[in-house]
Amino acid sequence: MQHKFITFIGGGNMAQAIIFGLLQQGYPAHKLMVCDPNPSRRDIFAARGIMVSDNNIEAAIRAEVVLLAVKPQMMEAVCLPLQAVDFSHKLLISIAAAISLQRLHDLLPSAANIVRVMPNTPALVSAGMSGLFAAPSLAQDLKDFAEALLAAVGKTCWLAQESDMHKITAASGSSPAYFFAFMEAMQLMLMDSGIDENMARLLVQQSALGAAKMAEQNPQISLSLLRENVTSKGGTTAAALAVFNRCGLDDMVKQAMAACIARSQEMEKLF
Ligand SMILES: NC(=O)C1=CN([C@@H]2O[C@H](COP(=O)(O)OP(=O)(O)OC[C@H]3O[C@@H](n4cnc5c(N)ncnc54)[C@H](OP(=O)(O)O)[C@@H]3O)[C@@H](O)[C@H]2O)C=CC1
Ligand SMILES: O=C(O)[C@@H]1CCC=N1
Repeated sequence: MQHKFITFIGGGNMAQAIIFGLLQQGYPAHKLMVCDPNPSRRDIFAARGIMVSDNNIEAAIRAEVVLLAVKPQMMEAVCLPLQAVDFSHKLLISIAAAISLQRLHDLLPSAANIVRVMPNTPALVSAGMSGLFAAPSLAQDLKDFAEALLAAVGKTCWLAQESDMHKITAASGSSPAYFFAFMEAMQLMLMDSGIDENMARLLVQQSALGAAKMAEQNPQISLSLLRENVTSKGGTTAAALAVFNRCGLDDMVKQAMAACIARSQEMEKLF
């Protein structure tokens, strides 16, 4: 992939996951810059040979690609001073949840080339999942660059319509947290039953990893069949799954994802 000069505005959790993932894939540190007001955040990137700054305007001016990685509620305060920068020949990538293309155009009127991305933190270990959206008028080479950037740290998909970004947020951006919560609950139960914390974690994380790998490596087998293959009639798994069914797991997951989508839609109006 091309190695354009990228300035990240915001050096928090998600920026770190993408940047460290990119470094692992050989993206040159001297082509990356991170702007964050927090010195301890800047130190994390400087330690990896990445240029750091607390001056968003200067850092944006020197970039070919500016990647906005601040919280949605900070977006307006961050963008208004950036209006001093001419974005007309730069690629602007926003990973912020719920901030629409129209809102980005309003906040940075000189930005002609914008891609919205919804990534997730497994980018850190090259196992990210990102949804991308851009206006149909965006030049193909810029779309290709944005896709290659995220493809370097995981898998990607382009959305046909921007409104689907809310669903992508529920499906990938937020979803690692659902799986962590599930693993936490399993670990807790094991610890309550007397299993040592580290062993409980190993048992849970290795089983989660194995299940995800089996799903990935057997695309021709439905998730239902993968589940059934574990479930002996009248056996132990069936006993566990019966509890999930009784407690309404499907409905709970549906409600949780719907809440995520609703919050994203609400935040789109707020910020
Ligand atoms: N975390 C995730 O899993 C995902 C996050 N996202 C999106 O990524 C974006 C960032 O999220 P996340 O990394 O979790 O958030 P963080 O709070 O971890 O990171 C945001 C960073 O921006 C810094 N910041 C605050 N003000 C400025 C400023 N004026 N200029 C530059 N940097 C500033 C913050 O510093 P300080 O803390 O000192 O305020 C913080 O270090 C959000 O919009 C979120 O929706 C998308 C997908 C997944
Ligand atoms: O929780 C959030 O709002 C962000 C967006 C997706 C993941 N984290």
